[in-house]
Amino acid sequence: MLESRNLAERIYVALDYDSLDDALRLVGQLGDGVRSYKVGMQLFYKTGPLVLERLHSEGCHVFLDLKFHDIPNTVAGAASSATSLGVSMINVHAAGGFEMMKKAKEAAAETAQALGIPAPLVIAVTQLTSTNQQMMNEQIGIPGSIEDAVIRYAKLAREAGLDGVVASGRELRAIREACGDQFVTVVPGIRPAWAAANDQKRILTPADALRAGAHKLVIGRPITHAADPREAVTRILEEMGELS
Ligand SMILES: O=C(O)c1cc(=O)[nH]c(=O)n1[C@@H]1O[C@H](COP(=O)(O)O)[C@@H](O)[C@H]1O
Repeated sequence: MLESRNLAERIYVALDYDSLDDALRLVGQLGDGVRSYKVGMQLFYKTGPLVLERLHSEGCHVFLDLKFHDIPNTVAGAASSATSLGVSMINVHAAGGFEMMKKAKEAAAETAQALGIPAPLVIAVTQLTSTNQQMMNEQIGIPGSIEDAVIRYAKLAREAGLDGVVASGRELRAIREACGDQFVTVVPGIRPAWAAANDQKRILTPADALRAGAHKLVIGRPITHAADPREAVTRILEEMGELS
């Protein structure tokens, strides 16, 4: 059976705040229970690297979620700059294509080597968990099933040398079949039965996502908007533990 500590290591709590104080207050509240955090655009564009320095000084791992999507040269530069901040994981949009992803991975590896620091995992966002089948087909104009689109993105990311993908829990089995067990899956759109879906469309409970083979879960509002965030983490870990 997985120990609770190991289960906690599989959660990235999304710090979607616009102030450093609010973010650090939550980190303080969660204490040793959670040591991995996701910093996204809202917080990073407000605080810059300061939030990363503060999280690293507390011994936390950081997934810097800036979802790069631009021409290969620009994304390579962004990946290099992000790597120099010492984060554990960065992401790009798979829709940016093979060359963009390959250059991002190479730039991260080269910069890490030059600085003598561990290279971050570089992963690709497939189809956002806030989209459903109809939105993808009719608004965005991608034909076919979401699963097929996600698998196409995942295979392209793997061919480009990336370490894994961000996807909803619903596509995990197909991703594993297409890309193997070692290809990292990072899964947002996590909603315990007691939490609101908000703007997420392709959701799974924490336990179901683990059962489907998720390596890491990204969880924001079910924890950050809970009346008692620490209790929310405990409930989620209990739910995750029940499947082992
Ligand atoms: O790349 C991501 O992290 C991401 C990809 C995706 O497809 N869906 C998604 O929700 N995310 C992020 O995961 C987090 C989910 O937050 P909650 O919906 O509050 O749990 C947010 O910070 C999103 O930016």
